[in-house]
Amino acid sequence: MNEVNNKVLMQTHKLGKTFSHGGTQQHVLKNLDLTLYHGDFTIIMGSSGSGKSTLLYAISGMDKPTLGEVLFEGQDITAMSNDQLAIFRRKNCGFVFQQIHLLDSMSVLDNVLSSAFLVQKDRAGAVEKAKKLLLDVGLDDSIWGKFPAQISGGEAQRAGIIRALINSPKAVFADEPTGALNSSAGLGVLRVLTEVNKQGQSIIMVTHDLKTALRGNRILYLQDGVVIGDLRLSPYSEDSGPERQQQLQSFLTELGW
Ligand SMILES: Nc1ncnc2c1ncn2[C@@H]1O[C@H](COP(=O)(O)OP(=O)(O)OP(=O)(O)O)[C@@H](O)[C@H]1O
Repeated sequence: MNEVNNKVLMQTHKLGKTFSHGGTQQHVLKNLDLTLYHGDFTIIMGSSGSGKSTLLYAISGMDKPTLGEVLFEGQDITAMSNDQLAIFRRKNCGFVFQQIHLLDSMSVLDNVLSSAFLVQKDRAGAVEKAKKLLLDVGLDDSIWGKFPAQISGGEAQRAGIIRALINSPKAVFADEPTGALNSSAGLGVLRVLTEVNKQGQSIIMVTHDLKTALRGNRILYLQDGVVIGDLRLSPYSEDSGPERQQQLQSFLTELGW
Protein backbone atom coordinates (compact mmCIF):
# COMPACT_ATOMS: atom_id res chain seq x y z
CA MET A 1 0.00 0.00 0.00
CA ASN A 2 2.71 2.45 1.04
CA GLU A 3 4.50 2.63 -2.28
CA VAL A 4 1.74 4.51 -4.02
CA ASN A 5 0.64 6.81 -1.22
CA ASN A 6 -0.12 10.12 -2.82
CA LYS A 7 -3.11 11.44 -0.93
CA VAL A 8 -1.94 14.50 0.95
CA LEU A 9 -2.29 14.29 4.72
CA MET A 10 -0.72 17.60 5.58
CA GLN A 11 1.35 20.41 4.19
CA THR A 12 3.44 23.11 5.71
CA HIS A 13 4.00 26.44 4.00
CA LYS A 14 6.97 28.56 5.05
CA LEU A 15 6.82 27.06 8.51
CA GLY A 16 9.01 28.81 11.05
CA LYS A 17 9.58 28.47 14.76
CA THR A 18 11.69 30.85 16.79
CA PHE A 19 12.46 30.61 20.49
CA SER A 20 13.64 33.58 22.52
CA HIS A 21 16.32 33.04 25.14
CA GLY A 22 16.58 36.30 27.03
CA GLY A 23 17.38 38.80 24.29
CA THR A 24 18.54 36.18 21.79
CA GLN A 25 16.34 34.63 19.13
CA GLN A 26 16.90 31.07 18.01
CA HIS A 27 15.36 30.23 14.62
CA VAL A 28 14.76 26.51 15.01
CA LEU A 29 12.51 25.86 11.98
CA LYS A 30 13.19 27.90 8.86
CA ASN A 31 10.74 28.35 6.00
CA LEU A 32 9.79 24.71 5.84
CA ASP A 33 7.66 23.59 2.90
CA LEU A 34 6.74 19.98 3.46
CA THR A 35 4.09 17.58 2.20
CA LEU A 36 3.21 14.42 4.12
CA TYR A 37 1.01 11.65 2.75
CA HIS A 38 -1.71 9.41 4.10
CA GLY A 39 -0.58 5.88 4.85
CA ASP A 40 3.11 6.73 5.04
CA PHE A 41 5.36 5.79 7.92
CA THR A 42 7.38 9.01 7.85
CA ILE A 43 10.56 9.18 9.88
CA ILE A 44 12.19 12.44 10.95
CA MET A 45 15.92 12.14 11.57
CA GLY A 46 18.72 14.65 12.05
CA SER A 47 21.39 15.56 14.54
CA SER A 48 20.60 16.54 18.10
CA GLY A 49 19.11 20.03 18.25
CA SER A 50 18.24 20.11 14.53
CA GLY A 51 14.58 20.78 15.34
CA LYS A 52 12.97 17.34 14.97
CA SER A 53 10.74 17.49 18.06
CA THR A 54 9.93 21.13 17.38
CA LEU A 55 8.75 20.14 13.89
CA LEU A 56 6.68 17.25 15.25
CA TYR A 57 4.98 19.54 17.78
CA ALA A 58 4.33 22.26 15.19
CA ILE A 59 2.72 19.94 12.61
CA SER A 60 0.62 18.10 15.18
CA GLY A 61 -0.87 21.23 16.73
CA MET A 62 0.89 20.60 20.06
CA ASP A 63 2.68 23.90 19.70
CA LYS A 64 2.09 26.99 17.58
CA PRO A 65 4.62 27.91 14.93
CA THR A 66 5.97 31.46 14.81
CA LEU A 67 5.47 31.79 11.06
CA GLY A 68 3.75 29.98 8.23
CA GLU A 69 0.90 27.53 7.96
CA VAL A 70 0.17 23.89 8.67
CA LEU A 71 -2.66 22.50 6.57
CA PHE A 72 -4.07 19.24 7.88
CA GLU A 73 -6.21 17.75 5.10
CA GLY A 74 -6.45 21.29 3.78
CA GLN A 75 -7.52 22.80 7.10
CA ASP A 76 -5.25 25.50 8.47
CA ILE A 77 -4.60 24.43 12.05
CA THR A 78 -2.37 27.43 12.73
CA ALA A 79 -5.45 29.65 12.49
CA MET A 80 -7.27 27.71 15.23
CA SER A 81 -7.79 28.94 18.78
CA ASN A 82 -6.35 26.80 21.58
CA ASP A 83 -9.80 25.34 22.27
CA GLN A 84 -10.33 24.49 18.61
CA LEU A 85 -6.87 22.94 18.48
CA ALA A 86 -7.57 20.78 21.51
CA ILE A 87 -10.71 19.42 19.82
CA PHE A 88 -8.87 18.99 16.53
CA ARG A 89 -6.06 17.01 18.22
CA ARG A 90 -8.48 14.82 20.13
CA LYS A 91 -10.29 13.85 16.92
CA ASN A 92 -7.41 13.58 14.49
CA CYS A 93 -4.15 12.91 16.27
CA GLY A 94 -2.62 10.22 18.43
CA PHE A 95 0.56 10.86 20.39
CA VAL A 96 3.28 8.51 21.61
CA PHE A 97 6.22 9.94 23.52
CA GLN A 98 9.42 8.50 24.96
CA GLN A 99 7.93 8.61 28.44
CA ILE A 100 4.40 7.32 28.41
CA HIS A 101 2.25 9.13 30.89
CA LEU A 102 -0.45 6.69 31.83
CA LEU A 103 -2.62 8.00 34.64
CA ASP A 104 -1.39 6.29 37.82
CA SER A 105 -4.82 6.17 39.41
CA MET A 106 -6.42 4.27 36.52
CA SER A 107 -6.10 0.70 35.32
CA VAL A 108 -4.56 -0.04 31.91
CA LEU A 109 -8.00 -0.52 30.37
CA ASP A 110 -9.38 2.66 31.94
CA ASN A 111 -6.40 4.63 30.69
CA VAL A 112 -7.29 3.59 27.15
CA LEU A 113 -11.01 4.16 27.70
CA SER A 114 -10.47 7.61 29.20
CA SER A 115 -9.32 8.73 25.74
CA ALA A 116 -12.02 6.78 23.92
CA PHE A 117 -14.88 8.21 25.99
CA LEU A 118 -13.80 11.78 25.18
CA VAL A 119 -14.67 11.15 21.54
CA GLN A 120 -16.76 8.00 21.11
CA LYS A 121 -20.44 7.96 22.04
CA ASP A 122 -20.84 4.18 21.73
CA ARG A 123 -19.28 3.22 25.07
CA ALA A 124 -19.84 -0.52 24.73
CA GLY A 125 -18.28 -0.42 21.25
CA ALA A 126 -15.30 1.51 22.64
CA VAL A 127 -14.74 -1.06 25.39
CA GLU A 128 -14.84 -3.88 22.85
CA LYS A 129 -12.42 -2.05 20.54
CA ALA A 130 -10.02 -1.25 23.42
CA LYS A 131 -9.91 -4.89 24.50
CA LYS A 132 -9.34 -6.09 20.95
CA LEU A 133 -6.51 -3.62 20.34
CA LEU A 134 -4.88 -4.46 23.68
CA LEU A 135 -5.02 -8.15 22.78
CA ASP A 136 -3.51 -7.35 19.38
CA VAL A 137 -0.43 -5.91 21.10
CA GLY A 138 -0.12 -8.84 23.49
CA LEU A 139 -1.78 -7.23 26.52
CA ASP A 140 -4.33 -9.79 27.65
CA ASP A 141 -7.01 -9.59 30.33
CA SER A 142 -4.48 -10.34 33.07
CA ILE A 143 -3.06 -6.82 32.41
CA TRP A 144 -6.25 -4.83 31.83
CA GLY A 145 -7.03 -4.32 35.51
CA LYS A 146 -3.47 -3.56 36.59
CA PHE A 147 -2.28 -0.05 37.44
CA PRO A 148 0.72 1.57 35.70
CA ALA A 149 2.99 0.92 38.71
CA GLN A 150 2.29 -2.82 38.35
CA ILE A 151 3.36 -3.23 34.71
CA SER A 152 6.66 -3.07 32.79
CA GLY A 153 7.86 -0.13 30.69
CA GLY A 154 7.24 -2.08 27.48
CA GLU A 155 3.70 -2.99 28.56
CA ALA A 156 3.04 0.64 29.47
CA GLN A 157 4.35 1.83 26.11
CA ARG A 158 2.13 -0.65 24.24
CA ALA A 159 -0.87 0.48 26.31
CA GLY A 160 0.11 4.06 25.46
CA ILE A 161 0.10 3.21 21.77
CA ILE A 162 -3.38 1.73 22.05
CA ARG A 163 -4.51 4.85 23.85
CA ALA A 164 -3.10 6.82 20.89
CA LEU A 165 -4.91 4.56 18.38
CA ILE A 166 -8.25 4.08 20.10
CA ASN A 167 -9.98 6.97 18.33
CA SER A 168 -8.67 5.91 14.91
CA PRO A 169 -6.65 9.11 14.46
CA LYS A 170 -5.74 10.32 10.99
CA ALA A 171 -2.13 10.59 12.14
CA VAL A 172 -0.03 9.15 14.95
CA PHE A 173 2.86 11.36 16.04
CA ALA A 174 5.65 9.56 17.87
CA ASP A 175 8.73 11.10 19.48
CA GLU A 176 11.41 8.48 20.22
CA PRO A 177 8.77 5.97 21.34
CA THR A 178 11.34 3.26 22.05
CA GLY A 179 13.95 5.56 23.58
CA ALA A 180 13.32 4.50 27.17
CA LEU A 181 12.86 0.78 26.50
CA ASN A 182 15.21 -2.18 26.41
CA SER A 183 15.70 -3.71 22.98
CA SER A 184 13.10 -6.45 23.25
CA ALA A 185 10.42 -4.10 24.60
CA GLY A 186 11.40 -1.58 21.92
CA LEU A 187 11.01 -4.24 19.27
CA GLY A 188 7.51 -5.02 20.55
CA VAL A 189 6.56 -1.37 20.17
CA LEU A 190 8.02 -1.16 16.65
CA ARG A 191 6.12 -4.30 15.64
CA VAL A 192 2.86 -2.70 16.74
CA LEU A 193 3.58 0.50 14.83
CA THR A 194 4.62 -1.44 11.72
CA GLU A 195 1.48 -3.55 11.87
CA VAL A 196 -0.92 -0.61 12.19
CA ASN A 197 0.91 1.21 9.41
CA LYS A 198 0.42 -1.86 7.19
CA GLN A 199 -3.28 -1.48 7.84
CA GLY A 200 -3.09 2.11 6.57
CA GLN A 201 -2.33 4.12 9.72
CA SER A 202 -0.27 7.23 8.93
CA ILE A 203 2.64 7.61 11.34
CA ILE A 204 5.14 10.43 11.74
CA MET A 205 8.00 9.46 14.04
CA VAL A 206 11.14 11.17 15.29
CA THR A 207 14.07 8.88 15.97
CA HIS A 208 17.85 8.82 16.27
CA ASP A 209 18.05 5.12 15.77
CA LEU A 210 18.83 3.47 12.43
CA LYS A 211 16.98 0.21 13.20
CA THR A 212 13.92 2.18 14.25
CA ALA A 213 14.12 4.40 11.17
CA LEU A 214 14.16 1.29 8.96
CA ARG A 215 10.50 0.78 9.84
CA GLY A 216 9.61 3.86 7.80
CA ASN A 217 8.97 4.14 4.07
CA ARG A 218 9.97 7.81 3.94
CA ILE A 219 12.90 9.37 5.75
CA LEU A 220 13.23 13.13 6.16
CA TYR A 221 16.56 14.47 7.35
CA LEU A 222 16.59 17.76 9.19
CA GLN A 223 19.59 20.00 9.65
CA ASP A 224 19.42 23.38 11.36
CA GLY A 225 15.67 23.52 10.89
CA VAL A 226 15.71 22.72 7.16
CA VAL A 227 14.92 19.41 5.45
CA ILE A 228 18.06 18.53 3.52
CA GLY A 229 17.23 14.92 2.66
CA ASP A 230 14.08 13.06 1.64
CA LEU A 231 14.38 9.33 0.96
CA ARG A 232 11.69 6.89 -0.17
CA LEU A 233 12.10 3.28 0.85
CA SER A 234 9.98 0.24 0.06
CA PRO A 235 7.59 -0.64 2.90
CA TYR A 236 9.25 -2.53 5.75
CA SER A 237 8.85 -6.26 5.99
CA GLU A 238 10.48 -8.75 8.38
CA ASP A 239 12.54 -10.12 5.51
CA SER A 240 13.55 -6.79 4.00
CA GLY A 241 17.01 -7.51 2.68
CA PRO A 242 20.29 -5.85 3.64
CA GLU A 243 20.03 -3.55 0.58
CA ARG A 244 17.29 -1.57 2.29
CA GLN A 245 19.46 -0.98 5.33
CA GLN A 246 22.37 -0.14 3.02
CA GLN A 247 20.21 2.38 1.16
CA LEU A 248 19.29 4.16 4.38
CA GLN A 249 22.83 3.99 5.71
CA SER A 250 24.27 5.57 2.53
CA PHE A 251 21.61 8.29 2.55
CA LEU A 252 22.45 9.17 6.15
CA THR A 253 26.21 8.96 5.70
CA GLU A 254 26.03 11.32 2.73
CA LEU A 255 24.15 13.82 4.86
CA GLY A 256 26.76 13.68 7.59
CA TRP A 257 24.78 11.65 10.14
N1 LIG B 1 10.35 25.22 24.52
C1 LIG B 1 11.55 25.63 24.11
N2 LIG B 1 12.06 26.80 24.54
C2 LIG B 1 13.26 27.23 24.12
N3 LIG B 1 14.05 26.55 23.27
C3 LIG B 1 13.60 25.38 22.82
C4 LIG B 1 12.33 24.86 23.21
N4 LIG B 1 12.14 23.66 22.59
C5 LIG B 1 13.25 23.45 21.86
N5 LIG B 1 14.12 24.47 21.99
C6 LIG B 1 15.42 24.57 21.32
O1 LIG B 1 15.26 24.30 19.96
C7 LIG B 1 16.34 23.53 19.46
C8 LIG B 1 15.79 22.29 18.76
O2 LIG B 1 15.19 21.48 19.74
P1 LIG B 1 14.46 20.11 19.35
O3 LIG B 1 14.07 19.46 20.64
O4 LIG B 1 13.43 20.37 18.35
O5 LIG B 1 15.66 19.34 18.66
P2 LIG B 1 15.77 17.80 18.31
O6 LIG B 1 16.32 17.73 16.92
O7 LIG B 1 14.49 17.10 18.56
O8 LIG B 1 16.88 17.40 19.35
P3 LIG B 1 17.18 16.00 20.11
O9 LIG B 1 17.53 15.02 19.03
O10 LIG B 1 18.37 16.32 20.97
O11 LIG B 1 15.96 15.63 20.88
C9 LIG B 1 17.23 23.21 20.64
O12 LIG B 1 18.35 24.07 20.60
C10 LIG B 1 16.38 23.50 21.84
O13 LIG B 1 17.11 23.96 22.92
